[in-house]
Amino acid sequence: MASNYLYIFDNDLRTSYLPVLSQFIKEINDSGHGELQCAYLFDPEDLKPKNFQSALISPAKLKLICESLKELGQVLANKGILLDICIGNKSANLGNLIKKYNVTCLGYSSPAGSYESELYRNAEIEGLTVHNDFQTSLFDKATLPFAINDLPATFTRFRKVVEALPLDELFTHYQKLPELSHKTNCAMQLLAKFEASNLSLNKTPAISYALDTANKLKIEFSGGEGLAVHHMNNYFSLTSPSVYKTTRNFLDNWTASTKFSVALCLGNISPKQIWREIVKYELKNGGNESTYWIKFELLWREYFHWYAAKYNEKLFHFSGITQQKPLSSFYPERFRKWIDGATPSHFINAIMNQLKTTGYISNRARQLTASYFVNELNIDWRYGAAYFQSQLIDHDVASNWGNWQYLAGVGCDPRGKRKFNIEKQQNLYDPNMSYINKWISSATTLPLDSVDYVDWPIVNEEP
Ligand SMILES: Cc1cc2nc3c(=O)[nH]c(=O)nc-3n(C[C@H](O)[C@H](O)[C@H](O)COP(=O)(O)OP(=O)(O)OC[C@H]3O[C@@H](n4cnc5c(N)ncnc54)[C@H](O)[C@@H]3O)c2cc1C
Repeated sequence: MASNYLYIFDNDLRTSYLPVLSQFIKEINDSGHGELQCAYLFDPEDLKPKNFQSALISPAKLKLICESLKELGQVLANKGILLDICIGNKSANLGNLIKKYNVTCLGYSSPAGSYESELYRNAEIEGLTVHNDFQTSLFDKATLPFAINDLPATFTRFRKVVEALPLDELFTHYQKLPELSHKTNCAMQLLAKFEASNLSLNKTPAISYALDTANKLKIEFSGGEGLAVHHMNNYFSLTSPSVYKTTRNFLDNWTASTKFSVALCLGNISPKQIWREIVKYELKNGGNESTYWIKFELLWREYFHWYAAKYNEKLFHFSGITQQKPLSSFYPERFRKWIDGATPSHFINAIMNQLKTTGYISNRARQLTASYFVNELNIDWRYGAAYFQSQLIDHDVASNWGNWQYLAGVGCDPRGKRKFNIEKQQNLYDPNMSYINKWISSATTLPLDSVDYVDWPIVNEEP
């Protein structure tokens, strides 16, 4: 009996470095028969505020997803493969697709987050042959040197284990998607079907509203595999990788850091592709501490990926992966002032304004505003993480929630809570206040609280 294959795209919106989809094509080519469909599932409910008062996805990230899908659908149609975009409840849509295409083999990239994995736990996929693997990380099932539950307790221990392996060899094999040897569908018809499903995406009111909102922002990134590869090649044609370690903490400078996080979270590129380019750059220009440090940061991303896969729901627990609840609470007024850039700190306000306006802030800016949230505002860290999730153009569940836990002292940091001295950091990274002046928030800077701890109004005693 011929097999009917269904591949679900998610945060792997590209056509190279996709072993699961490549395997499906190989099986069809080897057997000489079988049908292949691809789909992308999107639930507009994810645009509405949910847990901790925040949405699961930002309008800015949605815009980049739409751009990525547009390119992907066209490239796949030319390869004889349909990309069907399904809007609505993901579990129901997956069930419908399985019936519609009489699917016998289901494939997808294994998600690290527990919410994302739920889809495949809930969907009625019994009786199907399921093929999945980790396609958004450096390691996959076959190369990961330990069982997920044996992930080392700290990043340093993890790094030492993996750096003992021949990483440059492991991650540098180029993986191109094979061509279907017998194309049963005409590219033009597939393109027309894809365009129709893409149109329904844009016509969904919640989605078009979010896209309108995104168009009003100052987004410096675009989605799509082609542009992502172009950006990566361009970065490695500069001298920036050789000074990365000395510039990566700058607050607002395009080439100071790689800006790969956006393409990585959409899956427009695989971290393996980046690793491969670093190795090529090192061979050509010589490696140094900075080129090593890009790999070092990719290993942080990798660590948080497996950390999310290991700890599942604990990624969102108040006490994180520790047994101890932090001594913080939820203060709605402080939370609102942090979001609006109306705290007593101009520096923090500027960061929050940049985040709201562009969907992107540097790593140091993320650390500072998260530290302020946890240490000065004393708010439950999960509200901060959820707000980042609803705004960041590069939101990645493992990196975001893992970093927040780390800063809040409930994650993988053996040293406990991290507190940055905001004034000192401002003097270090914005001594002439150019960043503050650029991103200064229009909101009025206000005292943190308008009532005291017994709910009495705090009177401003100044004349
Ligand atoms: C509170 C907080 C929340 C964060 N949320 C996210 C998020 O949602 N998505 C996300 O991709 N990164 C997140 N990060 C990590 C980091 O800030 C961003 O990856 C980085 O700023 C993106 O810019 P870049 O690509 O130029 O990074 P570069 O400095 O050029 O780093 C290269 C790559 O290494 C990885 N990387 C760098 N730093 C980290 C880190 N601390 N943790 C994990 N991976 C890292 C990223 O994939 C990045 O693209 C967060 C950090 C903090 C402190």
